[in-house]
Amino acid sequence: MGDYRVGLGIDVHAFADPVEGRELVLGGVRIPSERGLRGHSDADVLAHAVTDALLGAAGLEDIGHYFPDTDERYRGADSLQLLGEARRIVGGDWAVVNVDVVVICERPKIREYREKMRENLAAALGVEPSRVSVRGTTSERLGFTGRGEGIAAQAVCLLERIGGG
Ligand SMILES: Nc1ccn([C@@H]2O[C@H](COP(=O)(O)O)[C@@H](O)[C@H]2O)c(=O)n1
Ligand SMILES: C[C@@]1(CO)OP(=O)(O)OP(=O)(O)OC[C@H]1O
Repeated sequence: MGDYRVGLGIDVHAFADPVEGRELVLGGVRIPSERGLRGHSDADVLAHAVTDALLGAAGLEDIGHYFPDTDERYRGADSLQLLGEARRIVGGDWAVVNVDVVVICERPKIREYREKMRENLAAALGVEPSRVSVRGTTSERLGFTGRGEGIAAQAVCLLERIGGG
């Protein structure tokens, strides 16, 4: 049997006040919205969850270890680029089998953007889009996502060892 490892990534970002003028970026897609998410980077909560799932599957440190929010290099950073960098850190001994990510928010409706998000994430990971799945769900107006205070994302990533070991 092959050597397979699964990783889980969870992230949450609060919505910024509209006056802060933040863009809403999810899965590398700039989504028209009155409010963006607050963060040191571009606050792409979806990309962050995928990055932590990838790093977790490889048994590495978490996203904040490699890209600290105290480092000015990551102010406003493109989180898809950070995902690509995380993929390089994981290295060529591991192949990405698949990624599945769920975004929890009332708005925006993820299904309108999911194909482009899949393409963006797949390109950063160096895999075909068919290996990446993106979905949205509401929390039925319950909790902080339901009140529109922020967006949460949960991702899983499966890796297969193809070298080293
Ligand atoms: N942010 C979201 C939320 C939901 N969707 C789509 O709507 C369907 C129903 O959502 P429920 O939370 O009411 O079950 C869901 O399956 C998605 O197709 C979405 O795209 N983005
Ligand atoms: C990528 C980073 C870089 O500052 O993004 P942030 O916007 O700070 O987002 P968070 O999910 O709180 O932590 C991850 C950070 O490493």
